[in-house]
Amino acid sequence: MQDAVRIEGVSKTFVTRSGQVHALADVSLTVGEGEFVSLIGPSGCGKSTLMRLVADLEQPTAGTVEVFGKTARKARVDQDYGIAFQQAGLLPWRTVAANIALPLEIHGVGRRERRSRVAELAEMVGLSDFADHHPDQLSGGMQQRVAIARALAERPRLLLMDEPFGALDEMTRERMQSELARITAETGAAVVFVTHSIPEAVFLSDRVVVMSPRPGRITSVITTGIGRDTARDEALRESPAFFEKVTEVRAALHGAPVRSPALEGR
Ligand SMILES: Nc1ncnc2c1ncn2[C@@H]1O[C@H](COP(=O)(O)OP(=O)(O)OP(=O)(O)O)[C@@H](O)[C@H]1O
Repeated sequence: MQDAVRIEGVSKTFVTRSGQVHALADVSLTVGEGEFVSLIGPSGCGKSTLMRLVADLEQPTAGTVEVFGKTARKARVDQDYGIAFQQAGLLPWRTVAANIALPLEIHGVGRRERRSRVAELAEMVGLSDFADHHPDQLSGGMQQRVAIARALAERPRLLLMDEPFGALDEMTRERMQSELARITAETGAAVVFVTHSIPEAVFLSDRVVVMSPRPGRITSVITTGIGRDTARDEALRESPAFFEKVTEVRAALHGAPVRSPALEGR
């Protein structure tokens, strides 16, 4: 089996007008094929930066990033993954179906194949009845589901998701989590998922990666055992095994060493 993502000894320093910002320091992380890994940590600890390095939207100052054994650049060019970020990023003038079809269109997939794939995806995210609607006719949760369908259009073996449910109310958010768990189980895609929510990270993940305040480092990696030992269903949210893991992640998060503000930016 080939790893989906391999990050080795990665550091990232931004040079700004007011000096250097050490966003990440010596981060190493491997995400296996089909594995769901969440990144959690205080605001500004470099979660989005790490994601952007994997997506080749930033270059590391030191270290290497590989996606399915390729450089991050090659994987981006080959479109080896789907991306869903906090803002759904839909094109307002296109219908739901046309938004989902966009990556297929760009890659020259024929009309007939496109149509059947879009129908399949719309059904997968429960939006078959809304295929002809425009984004402004949908709720935030529905828009996010369109974004997920679009990210899945080309059957990527990897999804990069940066706080995709951050803007949703709690009920919609839990529903979306269940749907994402079902979809990834169905497709076998690996996922790297950034969140601020401990229960969300525990519910979805095989492993939860806890990061320290800036410069971001990995301070703990917690294996949930969920999905393997327990199904990701509504009963899980009430189960002792779930609470146990939530407590473990919370302790790891709060136990992360806090740097004094005087050291910030060094
Ligand atoms: N392009 C940039 N130029 C300068 N500094 C940047 C740039 N991008 C990020 N940073 C800085 O790097 C640090 C990490 O930012 P990043 O957005 O990765 O954190 P995060 O953990 O995703 O935060 P949040 O949880 O608030 O979304 C922050 O101090 C941020 O200000």
